[in-house]
Formats: sequence, structure tokens, C-alpha cells
Amino acid sequence: MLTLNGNQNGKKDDDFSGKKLKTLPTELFKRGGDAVKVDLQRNRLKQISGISQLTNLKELNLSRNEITDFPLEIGGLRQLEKLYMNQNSLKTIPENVFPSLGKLQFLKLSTNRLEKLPIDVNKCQGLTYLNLSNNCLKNLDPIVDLSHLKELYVERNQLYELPDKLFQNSSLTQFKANGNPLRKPPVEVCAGGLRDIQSYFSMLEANAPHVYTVKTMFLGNSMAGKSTLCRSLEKGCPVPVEEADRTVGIDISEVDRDGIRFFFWDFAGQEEYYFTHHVFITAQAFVILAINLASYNMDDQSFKKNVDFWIKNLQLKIPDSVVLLVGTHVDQCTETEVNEKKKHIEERVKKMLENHTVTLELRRKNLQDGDNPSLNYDQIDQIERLTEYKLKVLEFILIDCTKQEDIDRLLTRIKNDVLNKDTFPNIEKTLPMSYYDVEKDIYELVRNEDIPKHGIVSQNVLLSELKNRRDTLDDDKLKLILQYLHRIGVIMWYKEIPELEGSVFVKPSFLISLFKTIVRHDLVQELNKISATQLRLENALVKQKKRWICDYKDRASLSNVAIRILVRTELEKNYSQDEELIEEVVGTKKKEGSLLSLLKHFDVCLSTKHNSPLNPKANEFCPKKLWMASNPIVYEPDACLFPNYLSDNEQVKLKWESDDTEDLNIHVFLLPEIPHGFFHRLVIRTCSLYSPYWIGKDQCMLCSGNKRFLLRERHDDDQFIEIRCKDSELETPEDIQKAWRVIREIMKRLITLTEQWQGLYQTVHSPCKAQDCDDYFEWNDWQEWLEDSETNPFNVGLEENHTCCNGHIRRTELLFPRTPDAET
Ligand SMILES: Nc1nc2c(ncn2[C@@H]2O[C@H](COP(=O)(O)OP(=O)(O)OP(=O)(O)O)[C@@H](O)[C@H]2O)c(=O)[nH]1
Repeated sequence: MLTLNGNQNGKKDDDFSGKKLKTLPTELFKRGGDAVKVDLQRNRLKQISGISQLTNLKELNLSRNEITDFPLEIGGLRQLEKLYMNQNSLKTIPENVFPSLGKLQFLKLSTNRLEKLPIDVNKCQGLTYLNLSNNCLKNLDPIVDLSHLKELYVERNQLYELPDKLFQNSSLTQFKANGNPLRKPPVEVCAGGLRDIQSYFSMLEANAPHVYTVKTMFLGNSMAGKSTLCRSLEKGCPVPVEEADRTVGIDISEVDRDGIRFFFWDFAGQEEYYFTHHVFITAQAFVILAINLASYNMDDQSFKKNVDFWIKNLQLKIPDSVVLLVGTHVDQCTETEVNEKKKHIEERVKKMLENHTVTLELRRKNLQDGDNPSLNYDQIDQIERLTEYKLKVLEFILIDCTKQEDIDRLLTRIKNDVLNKDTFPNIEKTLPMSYYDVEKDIYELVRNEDIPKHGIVSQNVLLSELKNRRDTLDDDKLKLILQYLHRIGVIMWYKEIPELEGSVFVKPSFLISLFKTIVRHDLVQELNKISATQLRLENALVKQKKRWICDYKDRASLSNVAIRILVRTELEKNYSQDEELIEEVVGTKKKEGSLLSLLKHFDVCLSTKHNSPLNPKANEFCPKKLWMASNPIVYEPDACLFPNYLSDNEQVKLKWESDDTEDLNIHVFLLPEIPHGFFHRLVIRTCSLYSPYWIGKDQCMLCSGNKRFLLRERHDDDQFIEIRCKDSELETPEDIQKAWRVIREIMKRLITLTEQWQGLYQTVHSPCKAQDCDDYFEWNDWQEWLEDSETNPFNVGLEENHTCCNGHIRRTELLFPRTPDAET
């Protein structure tokens, strides 16, 4: 395997990085007082005896070494302005080092094992940048007096509280604290950034109340007993659920039990709903994974379907989830069966979690033991970040949902688990009274019908209603509180979607009930039910209804007219008089309704484009092909495509024809695996940019100008997304540059999408183009290329050609994006 670095800058005199040094090199001492900036990163240093001889040193980089004891000698570097000590194994920093570093402005201590900071760090009054992320810090009191700090990073520590003083009159402009079990301020406040935190502290009273709230998500296959559990826990006694009563989408309810406020989210178990669940499976929740033991067979397939699928999804999306396994239907099994099945599941879950850790560890070791580990540090970092997450699977509980004592036992168990700080650190929150007041006010507004029953209210109306009730709160404070309530799921306010920015949904269940009108397992039945009168109102014919059903069944495309009729019917059941609401949600022929905007925002569906049979440049035009009039198999104009429901790749294959080994070809590996629904979300994001396109089950072809590109989800030994551009359409160097630009856009979307799965990481390769050669060219520093390639040309070195391990040579620009005239 050949590895390449993106921008290979030449090394400077003071650069001793990546030289496997165990002690400081003698050349360095020779420089003595002349050394101003020394780079010793990526070595094997455990100590740095003699460093104090460099009396004029201003910048010292000791990151990625093996230092466990903070070197006292650093205290002698009185001119020091910048110090990198990140990625070592520091456990403590002694007192009396920092007071002598009066000029220090920049201090990076991230990724160590620090449990506390020395009190005298506050003597470094010049510090403007401090990075303490990825340590084990429990409190930040020693740094509250650093009044010049502009940037402070404390992500992934053990912080329960942030000191109020840190945010008073401070110069802070950047602050990040993700990945801490914070209760003051709660994580959902911190997610809003510095302004939200400052505003929170400004409102927080000395005796602010502590509350216990838990979002509880019920997951598991259809018929597992989720709704039964959910409803029984809600009522406090067994509640039978009819077999025909399948959950559609998600049901939400709120329950108070002994001072704990539970939000129950009951997720439908049928496969049709999995891809919308993604949006609502959020962090900080307690997960109940229901398993029907009566239908559980002790084989791999049953384990995969009932347990493995759900745990893997959680591991990818929220890798530090807390999961309680609940075995239901025990009354329908013998005692021996129950015990055997329980053992079968427990053993496999244990193995699965172990395998996950072992795989990550192996991958990290391979990278570290490779020829040039310094090229892989970013990947190693990513893997180390993932190994820090620990998904907790709690001890199995067995339940007969029809028995009162079993429901009581389950409730006691849940309460004990969520109140145990070791298992579930996120339950307690300290909030200013005004946060509760606003929430109470909203409920009251709904109760008094000052807000419509459906709960959709304009932001301005809501703000003015709330201000009338609490004159101490201004618009800014109220907006921050609303954002907090959105993050904990009490209301929904998608202020990042331009079409929805002005609307607040104070009843999330109403919004979800709208989703259910079109994302449902029995949609064909619902379409069939559309009456002639309903069709007439939309100027549609019965013939069209048949076509909609065929389009939906064959090509996963649903006409916007049909969507409007379905949603209107649902709304009219309760809100027949409210034409304004119906229009807002349903939309019109000219304007998209809020429901579709939401579904598109969540990458659930994609608008199909109009096809005009008279326009040779219309969708059906295919590069280098004689144009033919649209055949009947084109997408219905003015419709939505739900790629998740597609079952084959026939259309894509027809347009793409066959692969050519010389195609531009990139493999983006997603590890540990490609999450469910990932590929289609990527396709939706990419196809909204490039049209025409053809989408299939796990392939998609799109065109940009006269070039064809293919996206393909591949589940070979490793799982990856393949991005190809047809070789035959790359005639000139400009063609190649243009093709890389499109690939860059696709990859940008791919990378932003991966951010939705915290437990995922990716590597990029170009496979060797020679027939039957399995070598590949690995990309490094490609993030730079994605970030800013116009101003910072990506260059993989001066070489015109690259040779794989098996001796196959290809021009560099056919393997990597390369700006031909870029300087190196
Ligand atoms: N005998 C027995 N029946 C149960 C038990 N738990 C659930 N059921 C029944 O099993 C059926 C399915 O239960 P649900 O709670 O609807 O299952 P679900 O997991 O919500 O299913 P979806 O809505 O399809 O996701 C219902 O008829 C329940 O009454 C149990 O422990 N024992």
C-alpha cells in the first residue's frame, strides 16, 4: 500500500517531528538561546531533560509523545508563549510551574489523563487559548480567574457543573463542552453555545430547583410489546394492546413518577419506519429494547433482527447510549426456554460489544504499527475518540406484560437505573425558574386555547403571548428558552429551516402524526381509500389515482397531489374549519407545505424534477446518447421520491451501462459499518444538487454537464461508498478537473452526513486501476481539500505518476484530486 500526504511541506531547521526520538537531540542543545520555536511532536519522548537551556524559546510542541509526568523544567522557559502538550499521558501537573510562565498565551493539554488542574494555573494571566478536552477533569475552578481567555475547550471530561464565574465579564468568544455529564447548565443549554450559557447563568437563582427528566425510547421489532410496556407504565397497570393496533411512526407521552418526569417515545417496530426514527433517536436518552421471547428463535438470524440491528444502530448513532433489555411474553414460554433464550441473547450481546472494542483496537494498532504512523494520526485520533464511548447494556429483565407485579417490577427497575449516576449520569438538571415558567405558560396557552389545538403557532405570536405573562423575559431570553425546550423534545422549533423558521410546534405529537399520514406501512391502502370527491377537489381523475399507486409501488415516488389529499383528509378529521392551517401544512400547487419541507430537511424524500418531452436537455437526456422522447418510465412530475422504498437498480444500470477500470473511482470506507438509511440520505442530499439523476436500491447515477457519476453502496468484506466518474467522458485535463470538483461536492455532503452518527469514522482510498490488482492508494489530509480547495489547492506532491505496490503506474490526477499548476 502506498500512502500519500496531502500538502507535504518542507521541514524547517527546528522541526524534529516524527523522528522516533526518545531523548532530546544534541543539535537542539547546540542552538541554545537561538532556538525560538521547536517542534518535537510525534516522537517517543518520556522526558525532556535539558530543555531549560533553550532560554529564548517562544513555542514548544511536545504533542503526541509519551510524557506521563509534567516536566518541571518547562517552568524555566520564561519566554514561552505557546505550549503544545496534547496527546501525551499526563496525569497531574504540579504547582509552581505556571506562575513563572508569565508570557504564556496558548496552552494545549487535550487528550491526556488529567484529573485536576494546579490551582496556580490562574497566574497565567496572558492565556488566551486553553484546550483541556479529552481529559478526566471534574472541575474547572482553578481557571475561573483567567480573565483574558478567548478560546476554551473542555470537551469530553467528567464535568457535572461549569463555574458561573467563568462566564461573567469574560472575554470568551469560543467555548465547547460537549461530551460531559453536565447538569448545570444541562447539556441542552450548552449545545446552544456561549450566549445560551451566559444567559442561563444570568437567569439562574441561588436556590434554583433540580429536576429529574428522562427521555425514554422504546425500541425493538414489531410485536415486541413496546406499546404495551409504554402504555402499562404510563397507567401503572397492564394495558392490553390489540394485535391490529400497530404503532405508526412514533407515539409520545409524558409521565410523572415519584418526582421523575419521563417522556416516553414509543417507536414503531415495522421496517417502513426505521428511516424516520433516525431523526428522533437522540442522545441523553434511556433506551428500552423490547424483545419478544416467545417468537425469539435461538439462532443468528433471530438475534440479528431482534437485538443486533438495534444495538448496532445505537452504537453508530449514539455510541454512549444506556440500554435496558426487556424480554417480553415470558408467559408464553416455559421457564427453561426463558432462561435459555436469555442466556443466548446475553452471551451474544457481550460478544458483540467485545468485538466492537477489539475491532477498533486492531484498527488503531495497524495504523500505529504501519510504515509511517505519523501520516495516520488523524485516523488514530478518530479511533481513540470512538473507543472512549462505551455503550452500556444493563442486566436483562424478564416481563409478562399482562401481570401487574411485572409492570411494577419494571417501573422500579427503570427508576433505580436512571437514578444511578454511574449508569445514567444525565438525569439531574439545574434550571432557572423561568425555564419552567415558560414551559408551564405554553401548556396553559394551549389549555386556554390561546394557541390553536394543533399547536402550530407563529414565533411572533408565541413570543408576545409569553412576554405578556412574564415581563422580565425579553425576546432573546425567550428564544433561548424555546431552543432549550426544543432540544429536550417538549416543543419543536426548526429555526434552521427557512420555511419553518417562523413556526413553532408546541405539540410535537401533532407534527409526528403528520409524518404518519405519508410515511406508513399501509400507504397503498390509504391511497386506495381516496374518494372520487376528494380527487375532484384537487382536479384529479380516478385514473391518476391508479397511476399514483403504481408509481409508489414501482418507483417509490408519490405524487404531491396524493400527498396533499392524504394530509388534508387527516387534518380535516379534527380541523375542518381551519383552511389556513391546512394550506400551511399541505401546501398548494405553487407552494410547498411545511410537512414536505420537514421531510426533505430530514432527508426522508426528494422532489422529483419536471420532465418535459419537448426539451432535449430535459432529464431524460443522457450524455453522448441520441436523445429519445421520454418513455413511460419517468418519474411523475411534481412528486416526491422516497428512495428507501426502492427495491432494485434497473434504471440506474440502464443509464450507467458498465464500469470501466479506468473510471475515476474513490472508495469512502465507513467504519464500523454503513448505518441503516445512510446511503439514501446521501443520495437525497446529492441529487438535490445535481439533476438529472436516477436512483435505485443501492446505486444512484447523476449527471453534471456531460459527465456521468455513480454512487454505489457496497457491502463487500468492508463496507464503503463508491464514487465513480465515467472514464470515457474525461477527454481533457479540464474534464478531469471538473469531475474532481463534482466528486468534492459529493464528498462534502457525505462528510457532513457522517456527523449525524457519532460512532462512525471514515477513510478514503483510490483503488489501483489495473485489472485484478487489489492494491490501493490511501488519501491523507483530504479534509483540507474538502474545506477550501479553491484557495488552497490540494496537491499530492510533484510526481506526475504514482505506482502501486504491484508496479501499476497511473497519472496522479486520475487517482487523486490534483491542481496541475499548484505549488508544492
Ligand atoms: N401474552 C403476552 N402478550 C403480550 C405481552 N407483551 C405484549 N403482548 C401482546 O403482544 C401484541 C403486540 O404488542 P405491542 O405492544 O403492540 O407491540 P409493539 O412492539 O408496540 O409493536 P409495533 O407497534 O408493531 O411496533 C399485543 O397484542 C400485546 O397485547 C406479554 O408479555 N405477554
